[in-house]
Amino acid sequence: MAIGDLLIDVQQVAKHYGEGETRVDALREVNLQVHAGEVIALLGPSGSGKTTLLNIIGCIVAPSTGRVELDGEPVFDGHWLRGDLRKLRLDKIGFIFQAHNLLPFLTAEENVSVVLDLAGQSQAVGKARARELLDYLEVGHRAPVKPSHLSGGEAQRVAIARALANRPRIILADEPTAALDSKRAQLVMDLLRKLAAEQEACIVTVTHDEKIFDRFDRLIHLRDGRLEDAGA
Ligand SMILES: Nc1ncnc2c1ncn2[C@@H]1O[C@H](COP(=O)(O)OP(=O)(O)OP(=O)(O)O)[C@@H](O)[C@H]1O
Repeated sequence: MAIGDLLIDVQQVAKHYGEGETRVDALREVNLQVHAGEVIALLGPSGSGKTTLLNIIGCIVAPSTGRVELDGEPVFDGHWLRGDLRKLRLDKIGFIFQAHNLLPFLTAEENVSVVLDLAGQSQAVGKARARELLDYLEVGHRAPVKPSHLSGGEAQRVAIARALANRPRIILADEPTAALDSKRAQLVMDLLRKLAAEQEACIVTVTHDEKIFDRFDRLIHLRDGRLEDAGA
């Protein structure tokens, strides 16, 4: 695969929680580069630092030390370099969590268009984009339905549509297939791979789901806050 733009550049990032006797070193001098088109998995035992690393890339958790660049823009260097982190996340990052993260009182379409409302787009633009994405993900016919009436696979596609609404090039997913059977899990992963290729995005997924390991370009193992292997 041709290497695309460098979208995630994590340099010498460490993170500890607490101090003194209660100090936990969640990440120790982690370096990670992810390019456009790549779909990678973060693996490792419970407590190894996967969620912390995902949340640092997602600008939700501040590193203790190190540098982070996203899509060519330095965003953290000892401190956040942008005042408005919410806007930074809206501009650059799409988050896919497990399907139950959809807002229950909104329809499938509204769950997607709400992201564009937050970004200041008109309702008409939000609605059109939501329709386009739901159609692309083959759940357009479910647009008027509330999440409680969607199947697990449909709800996950809506969650993916929502993550993509703002055309982010960095897509972060936390256990995106945990609630799906093997066939659905592989379909979701194939869809994510297609999206990464077509939209020149990268996808970083925390997963324990062995049935999808063959769908990743790289499996990155964390142990005690260190990357064990960043190879293919
Ligand atoms: N907000 C916090 N305050 C204190 N300690 C934390 C906090 N968040 C995480 N930790 C600790 O940091 C370490 C790494 O946690 P993290 O959630 O990143 O691991 P993980 O690999 O995602 O685990 P899991 O697979 O169980 O979700 C753990 O020891 C955890 O207890």
